[in-house]
Amino acid sequence: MAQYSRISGSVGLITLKSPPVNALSAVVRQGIVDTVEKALSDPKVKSVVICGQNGIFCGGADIKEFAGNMSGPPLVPIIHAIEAANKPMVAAIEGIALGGGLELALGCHYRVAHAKARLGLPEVTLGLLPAAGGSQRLPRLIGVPAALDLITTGRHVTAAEALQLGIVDQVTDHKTVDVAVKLALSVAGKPLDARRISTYLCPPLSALDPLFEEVMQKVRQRARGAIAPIACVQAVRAAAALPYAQGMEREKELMATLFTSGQARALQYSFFAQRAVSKWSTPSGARWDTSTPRPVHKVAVIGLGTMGRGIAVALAQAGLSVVTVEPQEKQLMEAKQAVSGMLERGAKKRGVAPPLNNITYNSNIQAVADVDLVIEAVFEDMALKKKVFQQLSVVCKPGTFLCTNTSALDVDQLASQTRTPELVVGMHFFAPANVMKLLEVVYGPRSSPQALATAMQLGKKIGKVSVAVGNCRGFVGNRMLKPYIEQAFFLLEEGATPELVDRALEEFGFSMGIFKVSDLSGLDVGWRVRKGDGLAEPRATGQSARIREGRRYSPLGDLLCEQGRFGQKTGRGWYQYSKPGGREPSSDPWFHSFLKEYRAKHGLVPRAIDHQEVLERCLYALINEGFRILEDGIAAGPEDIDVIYLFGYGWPSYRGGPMFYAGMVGLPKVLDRLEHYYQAHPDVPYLQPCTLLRRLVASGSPPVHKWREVIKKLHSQL
Ligand SMILES: CC/C=C\CC(=O)SCCNC(=O)CCNC(=O)[C@H](O)C(C)(C)COP(=O)(O)OP(=O)(O)OC[C@H]1O[C@@H](n2cnc3c(N)ncnc32)[C@H](O)[C@@H]1OP(=O)(O)O
Repeated sequence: MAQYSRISGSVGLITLKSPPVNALSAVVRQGIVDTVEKALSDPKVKSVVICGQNGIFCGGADIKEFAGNMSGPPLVPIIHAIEAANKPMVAAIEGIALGGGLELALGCHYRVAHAKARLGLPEVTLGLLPAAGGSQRLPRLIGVPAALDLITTGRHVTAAEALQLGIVDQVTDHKTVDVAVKLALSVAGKPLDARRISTYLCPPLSALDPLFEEVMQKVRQRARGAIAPIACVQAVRAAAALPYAQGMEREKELMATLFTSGQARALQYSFFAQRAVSKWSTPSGARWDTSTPRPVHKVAVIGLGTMGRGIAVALAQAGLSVVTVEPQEKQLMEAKQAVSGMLERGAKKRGVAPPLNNITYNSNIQAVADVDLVIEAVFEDMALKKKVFQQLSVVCKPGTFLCTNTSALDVDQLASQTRTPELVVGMHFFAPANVMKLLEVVYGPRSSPQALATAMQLGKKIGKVSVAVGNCRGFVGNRMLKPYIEQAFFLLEEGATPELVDRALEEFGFSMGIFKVSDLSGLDVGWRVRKGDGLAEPRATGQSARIREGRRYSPLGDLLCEQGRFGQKTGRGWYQYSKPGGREPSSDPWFHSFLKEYRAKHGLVPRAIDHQEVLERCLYALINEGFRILEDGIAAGPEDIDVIYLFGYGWPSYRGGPMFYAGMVGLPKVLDRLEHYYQAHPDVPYLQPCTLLRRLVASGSPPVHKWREVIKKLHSQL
């Protein structure tokens, strides 16, 4: 709703009231229509201030409404009426003015912002464009280049930057509404024509066409298949080229295409999925709202390899006190230098002082005696990690949470090395840990709700999107990756090339195909794991070389490793590079003839494989494992899996994550294709459709937000 009052004798005050962010729901829009009418028809009112309750101006359109039939008055005519008003309208911006919220403010004649406010047009992140006049007014106000930057990235700006750009007229440290009322009193009765942004021409620019071409090219590259950023450029171009009314028509037209697109649905799903994962629950009944985290001020990081360094940086940047331990003096000194460099570069980017003093460097594990929480990040070796946990159990003060950064190992085995298994959880960071947003927080069967809640809270504090997951080999992300990689290997055996597989995946929207990723992260990583599992041992030639434990196995990755081809670091892998450490992959004739010989040796007759088969085999196998994870209760819901893939594995955001994507493709189709491929490859268990997928299809393939009900039923029957 919107509340109306008259203050200081002649100022009408309209307050948006719709917690938590005063989104422009149908009720709020109707409230604005009613209160604006009241203010304009009251002869005692000479000017009007619009603000939001609880220190928040407005978070934009109510995103929840997009999924249903929109009702209530539309926003565009409301903003037109405000701009056309014959009394000065002043926006008092506290907290945030985002999307429709900023568009509402741009319809006002004046804007005052609190110094701590943030403003932006983030519609592009929801698969939309600012279609309440934002794409037409912003370039007229601040010029085409700055508007393009804000609208195509959706980034928020501070009040100071907004002032510098000319988005707001005034920034204040005092009570924003008081300052806005003062301004409203001072401008009452003054002419308004020059304050109506829709009447402006965009500030002139020479070479407008080349500018748009250059921007479009950049945006296309960055968007990798996303349609909203392209539409944003087209809308701003209309602002630059057309009169306002025609520009608005173009804005409407472009929005209509975006609004009904699958991409917008996916991005809006992902917005709510991100928020849903913070409301975690476990099969044993622990929940986010009944578990109290303990405050964490001092954290230890054990092991200063690549992961440990990134974790230490992320913690220090969030203002935590960090105690690092690396037993070898030489490695410790090298790490100190590297970490300091990372902190300095990060601080320079943010324009702050580097938090160098937040970190201490130690070679003795006794240094962690008084920390609140430890993150073990030593080499991925169970025996070594067990030893560290035994030591921690002795050294740490009672009550210290003990976390491991393992990416796949059994968290419960580590917990059993300590006297306090209830205080042990996994905190699986993704490399580079100071950059990547994802954190899998892994609870074992004995982890206490408080330990889980504390790790989740710490994740949030350091800016991570944290997802609580159960304990199993590879947890959620890496467990699903296994069938995906396996299919890619099989496709090579059957006739595909790394180039073909990668192209198909990149056209789907991944920034890098699986073989390029493998070269980047190092083929030896998977080789070590397979060797540990007793899989990667050289076998006899013939069929037995391609069967392990009764299932199909491809030794291709092992064979490359035996040749010392570890990927980028050795200059050779699935591709070749100009030198060891080179970054630019190019097709490798050696690999192609090796593959040819390999196929001949194993009696494999290559066949033509198209992009569709690559996508279906790789992605549906991954999705099938996602369903198994839900079936096993390792992830609480599809949102958890999707958020993990969006933030940790480069899944294209406009496809909403693998489980949402399965729903978009249609669960019956996914089931049908898996059945087809399983029939063709009965020695590949990952292709066998799992029970939950069958159950969902049998229940009429409900939309993704209804899957939890089917999962619950399935669990109750097991
Ligand atoms: C013609 C079309 C016109 C206009 C188009 C638009 O305006 S599209 C919408 C543009 N606005 C946005 O994209 C803002 C989205 N929201 C955010 O970025 C953040 O929520 C925000 C506002 C910066 C606040 O962040 P914070 O971390 O403080 O809180 P959180 O994100 O957890 O949000 C709190 C709850 O508010 C719900 N919510 C936020 N924004 C909206 C919204 N625009 N519509 C509906 N609901 C919104 C969010 O889901 C959280 O709900 P909860 O139930 O507590 O999980």
